[in-house]
Amino acid sequence: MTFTRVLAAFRSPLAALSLLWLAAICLTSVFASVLAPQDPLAQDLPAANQGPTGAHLLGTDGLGRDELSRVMFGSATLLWGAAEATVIALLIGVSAGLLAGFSGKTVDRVLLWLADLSFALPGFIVIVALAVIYPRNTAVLMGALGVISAGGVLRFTRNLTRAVREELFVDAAYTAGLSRRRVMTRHILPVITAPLTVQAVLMLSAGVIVGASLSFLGLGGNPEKPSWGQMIYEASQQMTSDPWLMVPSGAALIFTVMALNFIGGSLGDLTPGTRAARGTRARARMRPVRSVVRRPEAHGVGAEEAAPPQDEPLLSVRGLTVSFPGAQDGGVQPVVDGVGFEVREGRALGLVGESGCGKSISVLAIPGLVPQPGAVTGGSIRFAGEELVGLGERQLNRFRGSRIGLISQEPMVALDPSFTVGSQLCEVLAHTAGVPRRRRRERCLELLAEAGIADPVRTAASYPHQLSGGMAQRAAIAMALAGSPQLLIADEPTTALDVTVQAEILDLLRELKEQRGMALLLVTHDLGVVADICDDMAVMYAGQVVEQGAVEDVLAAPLHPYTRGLLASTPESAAHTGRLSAIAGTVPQPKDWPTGCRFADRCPHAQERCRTAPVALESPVALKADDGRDAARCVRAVDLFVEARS
Ligand SMILES: Nc1ncnc2c1ncn2[C@@H]1O[C@H](COP(=O)(O)OP(=O)(O)OP(=O)(O)O)[C@@H](O)[C@H]1O
Repeated sequence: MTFTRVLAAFRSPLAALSLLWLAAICLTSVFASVLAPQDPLAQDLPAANQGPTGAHLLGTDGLGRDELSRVMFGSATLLWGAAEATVIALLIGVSAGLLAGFSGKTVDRVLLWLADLSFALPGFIVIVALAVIYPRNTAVLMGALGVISAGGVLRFTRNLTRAVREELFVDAAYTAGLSRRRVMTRHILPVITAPLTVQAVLMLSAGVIVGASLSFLGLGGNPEKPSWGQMIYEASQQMTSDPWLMVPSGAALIFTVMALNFIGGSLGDLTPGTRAARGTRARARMRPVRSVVRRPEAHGVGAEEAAPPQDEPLLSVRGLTVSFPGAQDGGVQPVVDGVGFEVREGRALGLVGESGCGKSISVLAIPGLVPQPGAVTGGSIRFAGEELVGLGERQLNRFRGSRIGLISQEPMVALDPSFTVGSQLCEVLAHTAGVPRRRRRERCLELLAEAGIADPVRTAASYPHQLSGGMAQRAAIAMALAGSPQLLIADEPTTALDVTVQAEILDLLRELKEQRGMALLLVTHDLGVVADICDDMAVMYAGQVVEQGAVEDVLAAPLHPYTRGLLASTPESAAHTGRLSAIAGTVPQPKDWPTGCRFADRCPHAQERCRTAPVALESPVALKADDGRDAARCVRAVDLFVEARS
């Protein structure tokens, strides 16, 4: 919420009036001794119970004390008491809420239980009971109110944090290698500050009411000092004989509470909320999670090595299994099942397949960003000779951004709407690439230019909403490049863009790969894109790789009926054959995966033996001499290969 936007909130007369009233009351509470026309305790019995006069603008009470002066002095106890309760509630509630929002299940549950406990407590009765032990001790009583109210703030902050945490710009910040603390202070706190401010104002209002009620009951406030609640009590004793007496303190209390509520409402209208809350499609919850698998030796993938062997690929994924909690029996359901592929330095691997095959989950597992509550439950991910499965967040941060960059299909939501592109890029440069302050701006403009942005200065000064989709994706690519990663993972980077921009972004990725010698792992539905950019490809179906090999080999003579089906359904193939075919049926859900070949139900070549036992991914021996690289998960691979070549 910028200052200009806050000002805009008070354009309506009611909100402006409320703000003026509150400012006046606050000033009076601080400078009452200077501003009040008379001593609030000075008695003038002959002038008792007068209505407004020239000498006493708001009249006098039963002891002839000036009502205006008493109202002015009376605001202090009430406002400062309410402020004390609010500050305590915010301090406890916000810190515990952030902790709950960021922690795992156990801490979250314990903190929510404590919050629920505070809700269950009859707050006012507890405070009244405390007043017996600490009679008229406003500091203690309002402090207790703060502690009791902290539960609400805790829950509110925790829910907000969880909602913001699911935004892609937060995931992007993690991917860029920013620490959890940094993400919290830089990306989460600013977003939740606005709704918390509204809460705080409404809590102040509630604090004023509770404070006044305590004084009314004779439980709070120093009887020697005027307070609104006490004045209302005294006025209530003379209600029938002298009704005017209720007006000064009653009106002051009502106007103050109304003003606070109006201000809270006006600020609330300005609060944008998270994009998730506004219903923008927040994609998968990509929160770093600790994989449940131990170091590789624990599941027999191989011992950790100090340095990669010379011929080891930059990225080697073996037997990767990712699971989510099962729907019924409390078990886990794999959604990625023993996936393996590799990416060599300077090469591009295309991961293709229909929606729901497990492409995104497989690549998100690499930098440890599997959406919760999913987890890596098997396999190995070796990057530059180091095993990533089983690493904690701090260790994974050494890879994110600086060695492994990630760009997603929704660039707009991958950028934090609260900051300019330049400021986000400089942040990544500072924290991931360690670029010194004086070099950051220059480097930021260089990166934007490298990402093909014609006017880097202007783009750096723009907020994400001021950019087109293509520009936002270029900015996101610049951010992914900031740490000079060895591997760039691009998860359907052009899906959300229109066709001409798609081609530009793909050209850019190809150029960057060639110029930087960077390895590229590209997730896509589009075989044309794979043919255009990639050197190697892996085809995924129902959580498994069903075929892999060099792009030209696979596309020239696919070994798996699924790859054939995908090829036949491309527009290029339709132009060639004169008809656009589609693969009948849909990808089965993980819970419905059959024992045998998972594609059998949609396969025109399926035989009985396809359905009886799992089919392995292997290079058909008969083809080794001819095409040793390709591997397919099909019992008829050789027949199909021969058929395709004939
Ligand atoms: N948060 C989640 N909770 C439970 N299951 C999930 C979750 N995210 C993904 N899945 C499941 O994992 C499987 C693989 O999803 P994934 O997003 O990796 O597929 P994809 O091939 O990348 O599809 P798309 O191209 O649509 O992104 C799907 O069956 C999906 O239902």
